[in-house]
Amino acid sequence: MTDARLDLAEALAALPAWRADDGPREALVRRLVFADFNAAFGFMTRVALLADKMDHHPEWSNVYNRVDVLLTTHDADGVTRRDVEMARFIDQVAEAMGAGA
Ligand SMILES: C[C@H](O)[C@H](O)[C@H]1CNC2=NC(N)=NC(=O)C2=N1
Repeated sequence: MTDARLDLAEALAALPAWRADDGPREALVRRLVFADFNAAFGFMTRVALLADKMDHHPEWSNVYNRVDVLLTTHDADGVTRRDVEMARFIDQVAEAMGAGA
């Protein structure tokens, strides 16, 4: 069953490092800046393992040391607890790897 869509403002209030995407979809976005490509790709590898386990995948792009992440749930047309869970994990990994914004 599809998770319920959460109120975006409420979800964002609990995730200070994230903001609402400017695009047409309700989505959480965060830019992360690492020391170098190696750290950025290491971060993506760790997140990819959880994404695979959760069957919930970030939309993201990487340029050298920068990773731009967008989280949304297609079936729910917005943000669900799965996006919030993923965002929290990303925050933990980013913190552990010394990422900036
Ligand atoms: C069929 C499969 O479970 C779905 O397409 C999943 C895969 N990964 C996903 N990832 C994200 N971020 N949102 C989704 O709605 C989504 N749906």
